[in-house]
Amino acid sequence: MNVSIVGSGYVGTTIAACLADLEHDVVNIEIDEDIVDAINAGEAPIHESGLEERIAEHAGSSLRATTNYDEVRDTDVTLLCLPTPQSEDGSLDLAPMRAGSEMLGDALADKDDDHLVVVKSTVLPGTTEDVVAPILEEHAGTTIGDGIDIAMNPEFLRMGTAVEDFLEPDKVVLGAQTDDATATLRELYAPILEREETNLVETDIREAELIKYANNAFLASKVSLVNELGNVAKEYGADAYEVLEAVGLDDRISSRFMRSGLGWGGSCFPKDVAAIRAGAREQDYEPELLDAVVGINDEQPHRLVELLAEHVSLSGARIAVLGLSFKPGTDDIRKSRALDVIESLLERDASVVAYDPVAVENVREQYDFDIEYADSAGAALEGANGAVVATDWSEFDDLSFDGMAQRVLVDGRRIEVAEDALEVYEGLTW
Ligand SMILES: NC(=O)c1ccc[n+]([C@@H]2O[C@H](COP(=O)([O-])OP(=O)(O)OC[C@H]3O[C@@H](n4cnc5c(N)ncnc54)[C@H](O)[C@@H]3O)[C@@H](O)[C@H]2O)c1
Ligand SMILES: O=c1ccn([C@@H]2O[C@H](COP(=O)(O)OP(=O)(O)O[C@H]3O[C@H](CO)[C@@H](O)[C@H](O)[C@H]3O)[C@@H](O)[C@H]2O)c(=O)[nH]1
Repeated sequence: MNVSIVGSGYVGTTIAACLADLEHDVVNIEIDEDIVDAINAGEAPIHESGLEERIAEHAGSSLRATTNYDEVRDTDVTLLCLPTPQSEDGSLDLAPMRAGSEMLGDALADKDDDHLVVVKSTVLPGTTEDVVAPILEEHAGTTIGDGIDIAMNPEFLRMGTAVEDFLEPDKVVLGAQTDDATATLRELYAPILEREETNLVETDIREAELIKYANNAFLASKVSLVNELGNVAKEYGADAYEVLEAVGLDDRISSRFMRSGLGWGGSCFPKDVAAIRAGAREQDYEPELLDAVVGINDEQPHRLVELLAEHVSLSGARIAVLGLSFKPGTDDIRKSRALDVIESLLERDASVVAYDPVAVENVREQYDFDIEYADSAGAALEGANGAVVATDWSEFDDLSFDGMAQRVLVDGRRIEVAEDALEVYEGLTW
């Protein structure tokens, strides 16, 4: 199929490369020329396992990128992978969705044959039908059902394992109003749907939109619950990991998403939980549990710094922060817990030296922290009076602490540590 993807960020780029892999002909429509140039040069604009080689293989043949929306006319289906950020008040900011839908509608005004527009971005119930569809109708000069059809197909991939998650998902959710739209999406995802492990959910648009938020709200709540239990375990001098490993043996609970520590960050959980809370309030429902889920999450970085302060006098101390990305396997630093840890350390007049295998450049560009950056974990630890682990990169397993001035490590992520090599080793929840 000929597929256009509007927005070529973490999701749009990954999906484009994967759909090219599935033998579709794909064009990315993106306003950032650097991203367009990177894809056309066969390079990945982001760090994601398995992406670089796929882009290198398909660029110039079945995968290309452009800033020109007119190219959507040569495609059968457009996937909207535009950002849906959080406004200052926590609500969903639909400005990029509106702008992209306007440009897409303008381009489709001159298209003769049928076209399916699929919202893949995470949007609150009603957005596809009440916001995107009317804009498309106005700008394309037609009505939905008359040449243009619309569907909602949320995406569940995770950063760090995005390619694998997209190609081997637990489920594919198709929200559509017509059989034609569903049939087109089934064809688009045929090789993925043929897998025995892929569950296919066909539903209405509104349910598809809400499934995505419910999914993320559930997972974020699970991690916050695990963190609350972890904090309680720490007070009792018990190891939360041992406790929750046993709890996870109950099929109804499952052992996944049971890692307690610094909490959840990233581009999705924080903004999606904020959006569903704001949306619920708009519907006159007080989401008290989700409020608490965020409250617990916000506290974890401070708890980590407090724990460190029990062993190191922070003012003037040199503190190594290991890990900057919001999770391992990605250079994405959006709402990374490491950033809260750094802010909290700086507030207490510590001198921070940070290291991350891939995310240093992003932090340098986006934050003007008065901190040092090291080229390796070993270099960050050299001369440090204390260290914290903010991201569980596997290269932090079995670190050497020989160069530290004070061998104190507070671990927010439960890495593999030779505790004997340290004077003090404290886990945040164990
Ligand atoms: N990142 C994830 O892990 C993930 C997973 C599932 C779903 N989602 C959802 O997918 C959507 C996209 O997320 P993302 O992380 O890829 O965002 P992103 O910010 O990384 O990428 C969005 C891209 O869209 C481009 N863009 C903005 N306005 C545009 C326009 N008018 N026309 C063309 N391009 C435009 C931006 O330049 C950017 O490259 C969001 O709704 C997000 O919630 C994200
Ligand atoms: O047991 C756990 C699991 C995760 N996390 C943290 O939770 C955050 C999110 O992790 P993860 O869900 O693996 O990464 P994301 O890429 O943010 O993926 C989530 O958000 C995406 C965007 O909506 C969805 O598509 C995915 O299904 C959903 O898992 C990270 O900070 C992790 O460190 C924990 O603290 N403990």
